[in-house]
Parts: sequence; structure tokens; C-alpha cells
Amino acid sequence: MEPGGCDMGPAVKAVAAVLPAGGSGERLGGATPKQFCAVQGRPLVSYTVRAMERVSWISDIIVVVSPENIETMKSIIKKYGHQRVTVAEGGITRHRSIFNGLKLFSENEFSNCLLQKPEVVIIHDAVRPFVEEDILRKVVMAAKEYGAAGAIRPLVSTVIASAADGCLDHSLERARYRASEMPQAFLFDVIYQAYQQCTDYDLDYGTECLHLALKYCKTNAKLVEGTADLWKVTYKRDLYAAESIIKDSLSQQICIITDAKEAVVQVGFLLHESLRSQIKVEAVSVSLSKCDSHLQNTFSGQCYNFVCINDNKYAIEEIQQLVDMLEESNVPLLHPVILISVHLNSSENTSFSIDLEELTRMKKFAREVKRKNILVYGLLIQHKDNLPLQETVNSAAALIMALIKDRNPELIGQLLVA
Ligand SMILES: Nc1ccn([C@@H]2O[C@H](COP(=O)(O)OP(=O)(O)OP(=O)(O)O)[C@@H](O)[C@H]2O)c(=O)n1
Ligand SMILES: O=C(CO)[C@H](O)[C@H](O)COP(=O)(O)O
Repeated sequence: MEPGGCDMGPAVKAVAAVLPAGGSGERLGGATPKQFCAVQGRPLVSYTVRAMERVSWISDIIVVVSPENIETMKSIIKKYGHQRVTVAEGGITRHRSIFNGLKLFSENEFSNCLLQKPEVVIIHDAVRPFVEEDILRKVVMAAKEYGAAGAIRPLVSTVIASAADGCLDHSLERARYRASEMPQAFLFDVIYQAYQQCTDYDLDYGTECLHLALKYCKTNAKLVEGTADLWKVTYKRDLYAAESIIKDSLSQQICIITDAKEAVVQVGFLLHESLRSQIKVEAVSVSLSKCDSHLQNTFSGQCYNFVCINDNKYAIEEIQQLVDMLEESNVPLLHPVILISVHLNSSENTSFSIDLEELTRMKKFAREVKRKNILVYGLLIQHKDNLPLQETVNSAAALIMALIKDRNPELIGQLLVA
């Protein structure tokens, strides 16, 4: 890719993005503005930045935050290793924040470094974390052709207007209208000139960038059908929905690790059979060694769930080895990784007893590795001769699925029994 260019073909020379994140999140409530609320331990804004930075043809990402959150944003960028991101100071309304972000490319009162002016600029709310490359590409290409473009969705409810007496005045024909969503994209000069001509009323009460391009630059935006997950986190329930979507995406794949012992391999196989209808399963049979390439590939494939089966009680050493390998793999632990240590207790060992000291050791270990964003749980498969092994393994599989779907940090270090 040419420096400052983009790999969308010769059509668009350079693309940048401005993410307004300077609001206070009144409708959501609470002391923390919604863009900084933790979702699975990571601030919401970090997911949106990640969604942008994984698009290689976006050269610069400007995150606009209120003055009191500049340091918070900088520490988020550092902690999560975000690239190509510049922080700008927000204004008292969304439009003022966006305008401040755009100024970094043209007139820069906040820092000495003036960024390269892009041909097309994307504007995307920092509280819409699930934006995909496909829709970004569509709005950018449409902006190149029409000057402005924005994602739309069908209306969920009919829009009605009330009269002064609080009674219905008129109602709009729902099929003719659309909800305006984000992302939107503009030829930089179009949106910048529009903002320069805005009145204070526009800047303080306006909610629609596409409208500014039409009003001040006579640019009719192209409207592009978006997907349902472009919705904006606005109310508390939206945070719960975002959390569920993220948990769901982290629960798509699991890696089962066994050593070469026959009984362990057998349980690994049965577990694989039991889980594979619900989740993609990778099975690795190794004596945990630091140079196992299959396991290394699984780490870099961004698998966030591991089951390590052994016939040693608790097997803290094996789990520690896995933790070391995860850390050494240089995969940034952006989301909590689930590590389930499955202990297989066969029927001959009827005198198996739960040792309080071991349990305490396991809990201490789990608390330590939680700091590395790894959640460790213990699971005992108690195989009795009078029950088919597959039945016990099925109940272990159900517990494993519950642990990885819930990803509950409060349950770390606990020993479950299948
Ligand atoms: N002065 C402002 C106000 C809003 N925004 C950003 O614009 C996006 C969409 O706005 P909205 O959902 O209205 O956010 P808030 O203003 O924070 O929410 P509320 O209206 O409930 O207070 C958010 O990412 C928000 O941080 C901004 O950059 N600067
Ligand atoms: O969808 C949008 C633009 O079309 C904006 O996200 C929306 O208008 C923001 O408005 P508000 O800050 O009032 O939620």
C-alpha cells in the first residue's frame, strides 16, 4: 500500500475516520460516559477503534473526547495497543465535536502536527462498536461518487407528529422513511465546508451530518442499506445487548488439549463429539511444549477458549505452562481468555477426595492469572463404572459451554463436578 494511500483501488486516494466520543451518555445514566463503560472488561470505545483500525485502508483515526477524558482515552490507546489513532478535544455538542475532529486535517489549534488531509472522511459514532469493513467500503465508495453517503435502516416504529394540544397531528408513511445510522462518509472538502458555514443553531441542535452537506454544499447523499448491528448504544439495555453480542462472538471456537495418555485422549475425543454440534472444536494432543506449532497457530487464530484435560489433580503446572505460552504468543489478550482445567478421575480411584489446600492453591493461582486477562476454572470428570462415560462427558460439555458463554470472572478458581 502506498503511504497515505489506500488499497481500495485507485478510486480513493486517502481515507480517514473521525469518531465522536465526547458525549456524557445522559440517556444511559451513571457516572461513566457510555463510550468508557467496560464491556467484558474493555471500554466500549476500544471495540469501535478496533473495528476501524483493522481496516487497513483507513490511514488515520481521530477519536474526539471531552477535555476531562483526554488522558483516559490516551491510556486506553496505550493499554490496547491501538494504532494510527489521534485524540482530539470535543465540544459541547456532537456536531461541535465532529467539527473539532475534522479541524485536525485542516487547521490545528490543539497540537503542532497537522494530519494529511484525506480525500474521503468517515464519521462514525464511537458507541456503535459492530461496524464491518463491508459497509465502510460501501459508504466510502458512494461518498467518492456522490460527495456524501450514509448507512440507513428501516424504521422500527411509525413516526408521528403531535399538535400543540398533545393530540396526533399527522403520521408519516413508514415505508417511505428510513432511520439514519452510521457510518457516514464524505468528500473531506464537502463536509468541512459545510461545517464552516454552519450556524450556531446547526451546531447546537442539529443531529444529522448528511443534512449539513445538503444544506450548505447542495450534496445529496447516497443512502446505503446497513445491517442491524449498526445500532447506537444509547440506553442501558443497549450495553447488555453489546455485551451479549461480544460474548457470543467469543464463544464460537474452543481448543481441547490433551496429553498422549489413552484415557485422557478418549475423554478428549468424546468431549469433541459432544461439543462440536454447538461450537467449532480444535483438538490438540500434545505434551505441552513451548514449541508446539499447532497450538501456536490456534493462539494466533484468536481462539479465546481452552480446555486442558489431564489426570493429575488440578494440574496447576500444566495450566501455568499454557498461560506462559499464551503470553509468549504475543497475541494481545484483548478479551478474557477462558482456560478450563479438566481433571479426569477414573472409577478405580474411588478414594478421591477434595483437598482444601489444593482448592485454595487453585483459587490463588486463578486470581493471579486473572490480571493477565485469563479466567481459569476447574472441572472434575468423575467417571463411575455404572454410568456410560459419554453421559458424564456430556454433562462436562454442558458445564464447559456454560462457563465460556457466561465468562463470569467471579467464578474463577472454582471446581465444578460433572
Ligand atoms: N458533545 C458531544 C456529544 C456526543 N458526542 C458523541 O456522539 C455520539 C452519538 O451521540 P449520543 O448517542 O447522543 O451520545 P451522548 O450525547 O453521550 O448521549 P446522550 O444524548 O444520551 O447524553 C457518541 O459517541 C457521543 O460520545 C460527542 O462526541 N460530543
Ligand atoms: O444517527 C445519527 C446521525 O444520523 C447520529 O448518531 C444521531 O443523530 C446522533 O444523535 P443523538 O446525539 O441525538 O443521539
